[in-house]
Amino acid sequence: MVSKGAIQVEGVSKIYSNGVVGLDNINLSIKPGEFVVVIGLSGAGKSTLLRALNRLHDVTAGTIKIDGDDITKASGKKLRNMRRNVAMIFQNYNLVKRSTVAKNVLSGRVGYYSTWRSAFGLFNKDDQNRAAKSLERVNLLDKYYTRARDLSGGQQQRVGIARALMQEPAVFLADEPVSGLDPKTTKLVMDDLKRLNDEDGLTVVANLHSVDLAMAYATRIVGLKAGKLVYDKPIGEVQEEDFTEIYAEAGDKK
Ligand SMILES: Nc1ncnc2c1ncn2[C@@H]1O[C@H](COP(=O)(O)OP(=O)(O)OP(=O)(O)O)[C@@H](O)[C@H]1O
Repeated sequence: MVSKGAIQVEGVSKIYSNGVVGLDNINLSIKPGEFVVVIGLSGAGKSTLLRALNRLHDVTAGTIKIDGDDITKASGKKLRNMRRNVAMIFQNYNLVKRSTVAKNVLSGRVGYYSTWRSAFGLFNKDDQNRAAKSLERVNLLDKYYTRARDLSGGQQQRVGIARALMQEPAVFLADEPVSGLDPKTTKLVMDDLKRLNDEDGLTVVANLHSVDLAMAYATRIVGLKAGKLVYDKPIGEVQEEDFTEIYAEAGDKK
């Protein structure tokens, strides 16, 4: 089996149109199957990094290769194909609340359909079966016909995971996937991510605010501060005191 899901970030900077530096010369190499947690203060650039990895926004400089292909330069069909490979879940779940769980999950498949077919919701039987399987993997098959708005936050996030799985991705990005969830629900969502990482070998890159969660789930922790990569260690080498520096404000005394 060829391992997929390698990410190579080289010299990546992102300067927003208002002049704010989101990322400052990031170099990062992630191997297939790693579970990387990105930590840092609010505004450090965590979301900016994730959004660059699937080209939700463009970078100002540098290259980002996914399995050797540069996503920052890709366009048209090539970009579409690359994006299928990089799934993402969001802090606010991004579901269509009035639609059923099934429709939300099926929408994860649009990258495989022509625009008009997906616009009319003409998903084939294989994909309907695939949607059921994806929901089964997050233990929500019984919610197939439920409207998304009638689910709890944790359930909505797990529908988000099932939807992302429909892409059959090699890379799974999670942008603060558990903020606002209670500890028990947080564990369910994080366990789902860990299971996909273990069973499917998906490369996971997750932004988290909790150091405890990072320690519990990551195989590697990366720290950002003011757009710079200031920390990068495999979990076995991480020391609790390392976090003091990552979370120190600019004006803090050492
Ligand atoms: N669309 C935008 N336009 C201008 N500046 C932005 C934009 N998005 C983010 N920024 C700025 O870029 C910097 C990095 O933001 P980013 O959202 O990546 O940080 P973060 O580490 O994810 O923070 P949080 O933990 O609060 O989500 C911040 O200074 C932020 O204000």
